[in-house]
Amino acid sequence: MGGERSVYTLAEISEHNTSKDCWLLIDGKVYNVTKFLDDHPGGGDVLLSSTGKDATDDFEDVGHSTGARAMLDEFYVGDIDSTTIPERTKNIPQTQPQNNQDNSSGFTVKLLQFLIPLIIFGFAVGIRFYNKSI
Ligand code: HEM
Repeated sequence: MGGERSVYTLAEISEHNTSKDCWLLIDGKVYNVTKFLDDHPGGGDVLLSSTGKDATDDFEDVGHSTGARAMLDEFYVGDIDSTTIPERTKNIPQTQPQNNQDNSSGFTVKLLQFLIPLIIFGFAVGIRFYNKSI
């Protein structure tokens, strides 16, 4: 090959964040996946949501096959300017409700799980004694 190696800053890479022009940063390498958006088995939207940041973790978390990894070469356009390498950011699904910060409801459930059978047992014994005494 021997073509020129382009080096891009994170800001430059981040500008390519649309369905008409989409670049990804994976393992310090820059990939132009615009033509792949429609063909990506995981959909174009996930690729677009990984633009403008280090998409390495997003790419790795999916457990892409070696076939998928081999495809990377096809889209390679250059490297990131190492002084602008961002922190890796993951696509973390927001499953944790923000307002559920105390653990007290979990404790109440456990307490009830313990107390309710005890109360039922207490009633049964009580009724038995009551029946005997009359
Ligand atoms: C240039 C980068 C990428 C290439 C060449 C690529 C290629 C592929 C290929 C070939 C598959 C099919 C399964 C496999 O062979 O592993 C796949 C699946 C998938 N990819 Fe990617 N991918 C890229 C980037 C990403 C990124 C950044 C994400 C996440 C944000 C992602 C999310 C997924 C998901 C969720 C699937 C699973 C789809 C399914 O099985 O329903 N991919 N990708």
